[in-house]
Amino acid sequence: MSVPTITLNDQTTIPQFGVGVWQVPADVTERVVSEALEVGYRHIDTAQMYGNEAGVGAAIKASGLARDELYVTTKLNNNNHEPARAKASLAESLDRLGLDKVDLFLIHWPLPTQYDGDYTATWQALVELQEEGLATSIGVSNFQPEHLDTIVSRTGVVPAVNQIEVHPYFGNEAARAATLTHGAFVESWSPLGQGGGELEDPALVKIAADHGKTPAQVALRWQLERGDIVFPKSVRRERLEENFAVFDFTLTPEEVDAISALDKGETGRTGPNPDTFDYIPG
Ligand SMILES: NC(=O)C1=CN([C@@H]2O[C@H](COP(=O)(O)OP(=O)(O)OC[C@H]3O[C@@H](n4cnc5c(N)ncnc54)[C@H](OP(=O)(O)O)[C@@H]3O)[C@@H](O)[C@H]2O)C=CC1
Ligand SMILES: O=C(O)C(=O)[C@@H](O)[C@H](O)C(=O)CO
Repeated sequence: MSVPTITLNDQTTIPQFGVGVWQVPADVTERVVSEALEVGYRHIDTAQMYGNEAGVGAAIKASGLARDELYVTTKLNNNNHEPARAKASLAESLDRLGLDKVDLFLIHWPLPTQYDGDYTATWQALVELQEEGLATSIGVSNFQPEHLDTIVSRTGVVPAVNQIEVHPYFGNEAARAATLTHGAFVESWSPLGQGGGELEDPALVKIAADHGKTPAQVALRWQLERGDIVFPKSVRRERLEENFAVFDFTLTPEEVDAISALDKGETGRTGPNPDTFDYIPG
């Protein structure tokens, strides 16, 4: 089983599949990421907000893997948007991760900021961080179509990715379409719908039974076949293994369409709506 790579709009490559570590407690992160690396994962999605970058760094160090075998993403916290702070915060992240550069640095949320600026100034700071070699690729997260239009029209720089909520009950199709239209890739967050009831949806259960797979594996496979980048989270080794075992089967176009049709629109969201989310850490 091998994980496909995708070539981004900056001509760098990213493994299409990885592991996410939101809500992985700091004191178990090294164990979880170490187990993921043992299973075969090479792409790790963390964030300043998650408070577990140091655990990710410890697992990377303990793995003995060469740096170019790994793909590490972190994200700018909502209280770090001011450009000088954004730059200082990436230096702090690199220190916690034990790395000289991240592979991908994202603006986590398109928030109004605590300083007299906006997320376009923040985006320009990320452009400079990429030019300085501290982030190989740069992108955004939770950007709605109008947020994407704003940064692209004002800076001329298209993000490599837009990381947005996507799972069978929430296709997020407008944001997804805008991302692809700009020439960026979609990274699907909460690809399992946070492990909720949709994994018991009869359509998913039937398709899974037809393939001898689990509903979670089918949900992940659906996203891979739609071309998105995916990183489910689990703190359990058996689920890390289950989620990784999605490269030995394919869905038919009809099955992909049937899963896409499960979209419940806004009622399918599990996380905050970027139009109203305004959390700034204290
Ligand atoms: N940019 C953003 O704003 C956001 C980014 N993300 C990123 O996306 C990643 C994934 O999203 P996340 O919200 O964690 O949720 P996921 O959709 O990956 O679901 C994780 C939940 O599902 C459970 N689970 C994992 N595997 C299985 C399985 N095979 N069968 C049944 N249940 C399972 C987990 O429990 P257990 O751990 O007990 O196995 C956990 O409760 C995050 O970790 C983070 O990296 C997420 C949210 C927002
Ligand atoms: O996981 C993330 O990346 C998030 O941004 C979420 O934690 C988000 O902040 C949230 O769901 C808050 O309830």
